[in-house]
Amino acid sequence: MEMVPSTMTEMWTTMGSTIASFMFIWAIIRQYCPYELRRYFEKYTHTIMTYFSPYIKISIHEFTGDRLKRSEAYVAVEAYLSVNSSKTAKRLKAEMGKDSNNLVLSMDEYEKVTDEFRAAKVWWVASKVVSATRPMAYYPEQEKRYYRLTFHKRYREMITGAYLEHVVKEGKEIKVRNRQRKLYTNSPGYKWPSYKQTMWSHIVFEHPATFGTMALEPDKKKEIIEDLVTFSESKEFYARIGKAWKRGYLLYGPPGTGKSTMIAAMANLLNYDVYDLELTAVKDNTELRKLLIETTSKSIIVIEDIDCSLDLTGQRKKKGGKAMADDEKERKEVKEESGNSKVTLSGLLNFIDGLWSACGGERLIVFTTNYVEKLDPALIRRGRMDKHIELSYCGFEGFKVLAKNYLNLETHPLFDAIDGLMKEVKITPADVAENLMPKSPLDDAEKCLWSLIQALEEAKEEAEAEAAAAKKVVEQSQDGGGVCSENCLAEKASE
Ligand SMILES: Nc1ncnc2c1ncn2[C@@H]1O[C@H](COP(=O)(O)OP(=O)(O)OP(=O)(O)O)[C@@H](O)[C@H]1O
Repeated sequence: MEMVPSTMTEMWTTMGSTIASFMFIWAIIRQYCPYELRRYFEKYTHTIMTYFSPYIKISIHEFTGDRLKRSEAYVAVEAYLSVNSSKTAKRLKAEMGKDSNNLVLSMDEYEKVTDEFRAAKVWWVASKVVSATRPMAYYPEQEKRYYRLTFHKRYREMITGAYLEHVVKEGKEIKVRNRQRKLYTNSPGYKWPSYKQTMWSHIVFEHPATFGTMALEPDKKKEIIEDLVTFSESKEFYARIGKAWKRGYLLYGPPGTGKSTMIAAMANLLNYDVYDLELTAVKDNTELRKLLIETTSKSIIVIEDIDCSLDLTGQRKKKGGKAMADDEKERKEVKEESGNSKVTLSGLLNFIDGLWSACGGERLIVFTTNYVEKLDPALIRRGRMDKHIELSYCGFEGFKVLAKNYLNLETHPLFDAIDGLMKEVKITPADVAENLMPKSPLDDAEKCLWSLIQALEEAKEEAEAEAAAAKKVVEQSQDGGGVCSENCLAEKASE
């Protein structure tokens, strides 16, 4: 039956005037009803509605309490939903994933997705609160992101127990699978960050070094790999003995023996991030602690050339005359290099094993140095630097690894000559590698091996000449009847 036009008009008029009256009354209430009374009214309306609603809501915020670190639960939920939401959500965000060749999807803001667990249905919403207050005028608005989980109250026990446990566990696993490993650095002159910015800047970590490609004696290599793997699998052990889950490595040896290469190999073996800490750019101990708090677990914190970073020299034997002057000069240079940094030895010791160092867990702290004897014994004692690894000159076994890497050679008639020369002269793996590198497309393996033999022979001649000069100095000093100290002999020989 067709509706009479006048009835329709009447209906619209009635509805219009009802809405207008309602808005008028609401405007009057807003104007004359005190703010406290309104808030009271809203609060109780909300409580009454919640009381009758059969649904429970749980919020998981990105930053909690201290605001220094993203909440682990939030990060895990984000990862969990990145996989589960990509099947159902209509609005997704895409980010570059592991190895820069796949995109990782996650649900966009205000998007809602449904999940099912043991026949119970739950809903997740990604949301945020934008606060108008800013800590400083030039800082952006603060956005507080959170996920809200909604479910029926009859599943309360199962969802707050088994389901959330399942979400966090799976989320963490997804995070490890998808994460691009990163190389972080604390850049010098970095401005003091707001609470959301981090003190570290990073790039994707793509160093190809592995223990397989490292020139190292096989036994030593095996021992280091076993030590690292045991550490990474010892979460329960560390918890049981009441120790923070971290381990210190001191890598020492002459330049070019593979200290940096080994750090990359460690990171690749354990799938850890690397934090390359430039100590000279750290203003003071407080800043050092903040940097530490911002590091994540499954990471290696590296301080390279620790002897040059700070004036951390230990107690030295009393030296006289020139040696003392040299020491002073060296300390001055170190101070100049470390700029305005006020990080102290005790600050650094605190960094390694103070209370804050326990946050995060599953971390390696690696120091490298060319001069282990210069370091304060307190800094490198066992318990702080648990494992001391000496990286030294290249032996024949190491050479064979490099020959396989660079020339794809496992054996060659020239190997014997190289073996013989390597027993007589010291050469670093970096120098061996440099000689084995083809210099032009026409260079074949044999030419590279000859280049190495030539370098070894030159080094041998140099060593012989130095030894002859030293011998001459000794003879001269004996003829002259003078007593010459070890330092004085070395000086004269180098002259
Ligand atoms: N043990 C090694 N195995 C394989 N390659 C090596 C090794 N040692 C050095 N190299 C090669 O030499 C180069 C320099 O090595 P690396 O930077 O690791 O030495 P380092 O000991 O850290 O030196 P420095 O003390 O000067 O920082 C590397 O790029 C690598 O190619």
